Amino acid sequence: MAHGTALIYDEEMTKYKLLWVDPACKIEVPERLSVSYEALVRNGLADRCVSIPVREATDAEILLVHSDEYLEAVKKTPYMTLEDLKEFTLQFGDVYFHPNIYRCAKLAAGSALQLVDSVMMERVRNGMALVRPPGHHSMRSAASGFCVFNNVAIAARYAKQKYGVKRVLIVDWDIHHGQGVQYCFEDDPRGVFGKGRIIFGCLKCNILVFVLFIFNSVLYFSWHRYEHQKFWPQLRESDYDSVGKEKGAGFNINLPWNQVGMENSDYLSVFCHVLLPVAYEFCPDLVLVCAGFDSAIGDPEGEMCATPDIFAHLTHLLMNLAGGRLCAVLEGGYNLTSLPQSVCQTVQTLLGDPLPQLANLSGPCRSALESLQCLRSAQKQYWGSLKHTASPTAANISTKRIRIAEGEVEEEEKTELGEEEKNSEEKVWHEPPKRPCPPIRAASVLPDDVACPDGCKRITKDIHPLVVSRLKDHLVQEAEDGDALATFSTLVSLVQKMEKNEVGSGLALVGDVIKAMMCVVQHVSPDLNRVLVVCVGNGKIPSHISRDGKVLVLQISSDASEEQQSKHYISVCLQKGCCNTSGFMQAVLGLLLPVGYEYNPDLVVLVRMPDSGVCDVVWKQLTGLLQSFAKGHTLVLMQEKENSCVGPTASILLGDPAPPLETLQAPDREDVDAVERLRRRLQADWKLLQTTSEYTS
Ligand SMILES: NCCCNCCCCCC(O)(O)C(F)(F)F
Ligand SMILES: [Zn+2]
Repeated sequence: MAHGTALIYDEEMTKYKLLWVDPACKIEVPERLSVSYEALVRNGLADRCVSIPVREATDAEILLVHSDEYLEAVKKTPYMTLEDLKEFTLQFGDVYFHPNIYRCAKLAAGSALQLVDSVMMERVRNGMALVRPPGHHSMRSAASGFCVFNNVAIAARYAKQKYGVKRVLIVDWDIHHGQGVQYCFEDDPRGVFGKGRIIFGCLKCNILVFVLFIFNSVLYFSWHRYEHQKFWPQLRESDYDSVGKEKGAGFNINLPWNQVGMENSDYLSVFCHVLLPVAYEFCPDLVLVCAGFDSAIGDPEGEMCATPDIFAHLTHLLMNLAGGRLCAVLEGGYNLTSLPQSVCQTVQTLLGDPLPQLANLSGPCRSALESLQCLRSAQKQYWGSLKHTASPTAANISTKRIRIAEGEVEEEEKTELGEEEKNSEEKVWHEPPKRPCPPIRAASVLPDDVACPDGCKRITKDIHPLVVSRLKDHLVQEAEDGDALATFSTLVSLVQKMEKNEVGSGLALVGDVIKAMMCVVQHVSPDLNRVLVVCVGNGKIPSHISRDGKVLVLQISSDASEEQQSKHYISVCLQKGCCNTSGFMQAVLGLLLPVGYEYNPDLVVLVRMPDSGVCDVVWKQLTGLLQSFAKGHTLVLMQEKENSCVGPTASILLGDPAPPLETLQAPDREDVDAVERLRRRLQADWKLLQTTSEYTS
């Protein structure tokens, strides 16, 4: 199991800048890189990383993506006069050259390759490359948007060629569309090793089996400011209906933001309702992130309102894929305050530190919902997890780009703010919270004959008089059973340690998981405002538990609970129960994550019901994803005889990545319908469950 986070940076990449007047390029300054690195040093994060040296990408590596003539032309720029450089620059858009930019562009691409090597050779688990110039706009034979070589596209091709990586997921959270990446892979997979769509027609039983074989492929996901094609680079092919070409169809996913001011809720909605379901189905072997931070609040280019701590969560959600193999490569980011904060949030998550709580998430805004719905319906034919998406009716989808093009609507004068007006609207946001690591990362309460996993701290059972007296009047029948009392009072004291952040998370083997859960829930201290209880498997949870909203119960099982559902008592019934991986993951990603984020609990209690049937990898994925909430304070309760689950659960609580699920088959129709029905019903209560705009007022 690889450990450690690589950090790749070299001050050489700060040694080029704009040498003439060009308003379009003046934001791309060397300080972007130096303030980011200095923040990592100042916050003690650089020292915790494995420092990997930069290197120059070779010609052969650059030629994985770029043409020979382009490379030869760029090679001449170090010897150009200022006039020649200006002249050379004119053939491209919104980019500038400098005598030292070729060297820096080779270092930037080489840094991405060093990162891929470190992760694929398992010298580290994941890592980040702080580079300049960025890459995602540069094309086969053209520089564009401050980019010279396409660092991440080269890294993807390199990983496939050198390590035989089959499936690479590229997530581009920069606020601009990485058209260079899209062009590079849009007809990927190439040639015979395509995403073979093999249709078996069995005439006799007239059953068409539509089997999607995903061999070798690169899946590119990008969200980007678009404003109905009004925002740079103003490309028609940046819209949601660019899904990839021929065999590459379904492997290009564009989420256009048609308004500015998008917030954390909008970003999380897109992750939960599009990116993560597709990414789990795709089952990548490696995740590359075009980590641009101009999508953060305060950035003059993005003009969005998502706060730097959102990147802690976006990173964590992606770390549960590909066995944690994640390479983040810096792209954009122009606000010299939110950029370093966002970089620190990202690196701190890569290092495994507890996540910050995201406060007052509401639902996605109407514009985001329209984009979300358009994208889901454009992609549903390619992805089982999206198959049952409602098709947008013209009524609730203003594909304004088309209507503008058809002259249907007068495009309102775009209130283009001049540079000075933009800056006059200074955005302010809270400094991201400290994310201290608790002295005990994971604690366990186990029967004496069960070994405590390495790294875990055993809490010896003892009777806490104060706690017992409070317990007694609740659990009368246990009063005589000393061992149960000891267990329960130890659990309550364990939760108290979590509240004080002395302990991160805990796991316990108990005689009766439901009683133990009830006891914990009833005895958490009053300043624990909200407890999320996730129950996996069949079993009766007393519904009075979720009384005043202080407790939210979400149960995933195979028996339709006769209990009436309520806002705080949600039971998901899967036909095949919890052993059906794709149905289970559909419920986790499309229901549990959005509701969990909106509820924002201070404690998570994960209950593995007896004979839940849930398989190990799914259990580990769920345990890993639940670390998103409550600063990682998760208490896992399992039945005494489930000793074999102790080790795997502990490894996740200690920060090990969950192993990748196999390529998910399309979820069963009934399960998707069940989740969809429940989502539709609950979205009135939980706004983050919305995926279509007809429900917004
Ligand atoms: N108001 C100035 C107009 C600027 N138009 C060009 C924007 C380029 C964005 C580059 C980037 O941020 O996407 C990268 F990640 F590549 F650096
Ligand atoms: Zn950008």
